[in-house]
Amino acid sequence: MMLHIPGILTPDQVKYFREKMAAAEWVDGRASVGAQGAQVKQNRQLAEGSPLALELGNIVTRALTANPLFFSAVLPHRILPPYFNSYAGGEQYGLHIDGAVRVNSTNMQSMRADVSTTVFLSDPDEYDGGELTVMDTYGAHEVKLPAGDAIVYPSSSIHRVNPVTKGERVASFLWTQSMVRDDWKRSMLFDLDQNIQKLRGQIGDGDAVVGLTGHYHNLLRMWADM
Ligand SMILES: O=C(O)CCC(=O)C(=O)O
Ligand SMILES: [Fe+2]
Repeated sequence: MMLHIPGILTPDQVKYFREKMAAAEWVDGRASVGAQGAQVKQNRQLAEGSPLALELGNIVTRALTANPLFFSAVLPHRILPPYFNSYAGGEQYGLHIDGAVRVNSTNMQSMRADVSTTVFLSDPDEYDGGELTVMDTYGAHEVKLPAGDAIVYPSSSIHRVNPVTKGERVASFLWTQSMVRDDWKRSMLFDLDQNIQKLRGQIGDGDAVVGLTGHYHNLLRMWADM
């Protein structure tokens, strides 16, 4: 499932990020990728574990975990400290798949990457190209969102970032291990949860809504692993 989550960061937070990032040192983006990805990746990143990446990353993680849509769609168990990237002057990241297992450099804990997230930090009118293009059985989906908005998509999908031919595209990106590893089960739980919320708004907490809430939790009990 792909989901657009608006307003993860406020305009003031985006402004703060952009100021800090404009003054930061950048490293070759190939530092954080395997052999296949390195052949197609051309961008720059804040160094993994640098004080600025950790400071801004904490803000992103807190904003995501406090967001009810992110929680419902991703069911996060472990979140890797967010990364920050920049593409300009024709830079791109060709077709690739995100690695299945990542190590959290702050505590050396391994985790499975189930869900990939990009939080856009540039507005679409600041650059040409740079669409995040995610492939699934329904075709190719091009994503280019306002600054502060996020897209989540299964880490099992092949994807790319198109060349940025004008301006600069900066973003934060991260991986989450979900309590529910299977994308289809996660999207069924999301669908059920969202419809229960809608029903609660329409008819309140009657017997049927309590029963459906019980059903949601019993499915989660059956499928969650931690
Ligand atoms: O910049 C993005 O939106 C995604 C980057 C990406 O796919 C990656 O670093 O693996
Ligand atoms: Fe990727």
